[in-house]
Amino acid sequence: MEKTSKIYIAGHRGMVGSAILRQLEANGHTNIITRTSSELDLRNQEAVQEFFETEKPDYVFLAAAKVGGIHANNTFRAEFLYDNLMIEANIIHAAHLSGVKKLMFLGSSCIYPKMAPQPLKEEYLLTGPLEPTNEPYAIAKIAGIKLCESYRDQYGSNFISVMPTNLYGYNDNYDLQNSHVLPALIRKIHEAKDNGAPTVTVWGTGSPKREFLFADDLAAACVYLMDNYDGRELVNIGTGEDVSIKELALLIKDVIGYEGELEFDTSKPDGTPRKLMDVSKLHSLGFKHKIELREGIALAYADFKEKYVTA
Ligand SMILES: NC(=O)C1=CN([C@@H]2O[C@H](COP(=O)(O)OP(=O)(O)OC[C@H]3O[C@@H](n4cnc5c(N)ncnc54)[C@H](OP(=O)(O)O)[C@@H]3O)[C@@H](O)[C@H]2O)C=CC1
Ligand SMILES: C[C@H]1O[C@H](OP(=O)(O)OP(=O)(O)OC[C@H]2O[C@@H](n3cnc4c(=O)[nH]c(N)nc43)[C@H](O)[C@@H]2O)[C@@H](O)[C@@H](O)C1=O
Repeated sequence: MEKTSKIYIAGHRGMVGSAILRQLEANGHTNIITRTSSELDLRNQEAVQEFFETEKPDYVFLAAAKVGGIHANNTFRAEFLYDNLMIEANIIHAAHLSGVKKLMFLGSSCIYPKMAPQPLKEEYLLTGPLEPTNEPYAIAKIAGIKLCESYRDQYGSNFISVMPTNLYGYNDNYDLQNSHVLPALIRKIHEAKDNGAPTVTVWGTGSPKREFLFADDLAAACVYLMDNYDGRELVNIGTGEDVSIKELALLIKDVIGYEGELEFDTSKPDGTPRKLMDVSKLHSLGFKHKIELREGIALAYADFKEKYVTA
């Protein structure tokens, strides 16, 4: 990407989109276009095509989506399938029609089969049944991958797909019902410490394992791959290490300095037992993450306090 290339970030206000915006601006890019969902509802095909015909971006980061944790995915199943199918189909088709030079689609590690061997290699896609709690979202993401592959096959489009692991960082979602585990535990443990509550409830058994990548590391990987990868195959983006939910909760408890106890609500689903990604392809392409989990939790906690905690 040239410094003056016209770059569209779909979802620029989100945790990932805002990190990609920060990364591009830090790299000296000056021609970045953005739209909020109220300015441009990406589920509206006509509006999306009009936007692309008018703006004609050279590069597109497709980071807009209906996103949430295990409870949100399992509750709003139709929205997670419909919104994400419409957003990706509209953007990918409009990018083709308007002659976009290159597009990056963001999938997710939940596209891989529930019981696939670990660590998950890119070629394990579609080799087994998915995790039921987020199957609609995963199907939409797999469709996005297949759209990029098919437009490349039929039209020669340079559309690439990357598969981020579980993410956290600045501008995360701290809604206790719809967020992912890491921000939810930061908020719950902070509030328990603040209120002097003796216990904090953790959903599930605490035994599932998850891999967590700081969103600014993901953004750096996305910008790097937009400049250095033109392949048809998926690229997993992660740290290559995972922790159990219980270990995560104890780590957050330690960072925040909460003395109370953790209790596990096994009426809540565990979801996928493990989804550690094989990141050897990412490393062979020349990228490795920088921010380790404890440091990242401290950064995310500082952001949470700055944004959500009144002095
Ligand atoms: N968070 C995570 O743990 C992971 C996320 N990902 C993927 O990364 C990408 C970004 O996720 P994340 O940043 O966490 O998500 P956020 O929820 O933080 O941001 C999503 C963005 O999508 C935009 N958006 C949603 N629906 C519409 C719509 N109908 N029209 C226009 N814009 C819309 C929102 O725009 P606005 O703010 O203007 O409403 C928002 O900025 C997604 O593709 C997600 O699937 C992958 C793996 C893990
Ligand atoms: C990125 C990925 O994220 C989603 O998958 P997930 O990783 O299962 O989502 P999660 O972060 O919400 O949960 C991880 C684990 O953590 C446990 N857990 C404990 N306590 C809380 C808690 O308080 N909140 C939440 N949300 N989970 C909790 C929870 O029970 C589960 O065992 C996909 O839907 C999909 O969006 C996707 O691709």
